[in-house]
Amino acid sequence: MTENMLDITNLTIWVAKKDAPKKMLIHDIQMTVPKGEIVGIVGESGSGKSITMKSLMHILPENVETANAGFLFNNRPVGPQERIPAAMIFQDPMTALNPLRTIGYHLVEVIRRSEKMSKKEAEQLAAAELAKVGITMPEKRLRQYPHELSGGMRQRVMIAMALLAKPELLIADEPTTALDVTIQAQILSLIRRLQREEQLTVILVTHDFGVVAGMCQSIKVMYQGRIVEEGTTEEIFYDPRHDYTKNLLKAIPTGEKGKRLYSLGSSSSDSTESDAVYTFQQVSPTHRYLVKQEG
Ligand SMILES: Nc1ncnc2c1ncn2[C@@H]1O[C@H](COP(=O)(O)OP(=O)(O)OP(=O)(O)O)[C@@H](O)[C@H]1O
Repeated sequence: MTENMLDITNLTIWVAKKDAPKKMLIHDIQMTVPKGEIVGIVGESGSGKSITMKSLMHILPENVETANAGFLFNNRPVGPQERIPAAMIFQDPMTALNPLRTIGYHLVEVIRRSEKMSKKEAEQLAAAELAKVGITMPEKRLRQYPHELSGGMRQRVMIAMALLAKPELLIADEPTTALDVTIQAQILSLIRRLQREEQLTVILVTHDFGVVAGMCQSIKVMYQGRIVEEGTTEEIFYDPRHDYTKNLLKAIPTGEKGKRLYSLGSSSSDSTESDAVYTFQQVSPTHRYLVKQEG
């Protein structure tokens, strides 16, 4: 039987608003992530993918609160502020890298946070990690500043930094969205290789179905703060049931970020919408989709 690395039950996330009722961003999500798999979370901009992932890492913005956010990591309950062995990489490495510090500084910082070693030893380890993620002339790169590297190279640096934290789970949030197609393919293939070599579990967050196709064993489709459909990659691609999934699939060749592809005619903040009752329709043991209850 497949073991789950992550088991999320009843995750609800609200944003507090000045002089206005709280707005629900995430509606009672349940999600499991099997150990050793690459799981895709797909949905257009604003569907709640990032905020769900940030809640796992306890890096939610201050104006946001969670309710009933109990989750299991390797079958063990995780405390409200407990850190799980997970690392997250983001769309834009520049936001995570200090432009005034060298690449080496960033990597050595991460290494020395968890291990006692000299600067020289840490630099050797950093160079080895850069080589592992496909960066040539790693010793030279250590002395360079973020702006001296290309976008793809910077994303490789972010992946190296993430790996230095020795995660069991890697959350990649739109890791290739800012990159051109060739580089995108290289970064995805790097993530796939590392997943195998390091026996990582990976959550790949994207708005683009084209990205998850060759990467993921299973897919969860998010829309307006809910998972509206989930299944194996084959089930989602060849037998989509929810209208939103069907529309996203139709849009694959363009997959334009931010483009509204489907609408229920109201946003997630609409009280009528949040009061509506949804239930899952099971298609197979692994495939289900959300249905709105009428009446
Ligand atoms: N700190 C915040 N305050 C208010 N609203 C927020 C905050 N963070 C996120 N939101 C809102 O929550 C919703 C989900 O945002 P989230 O960033 O998770 O979406 P996403 O699916 O990851 O999209 P993107 O790819 O654009 O990041 C959006 O409507 C967003 O405007």
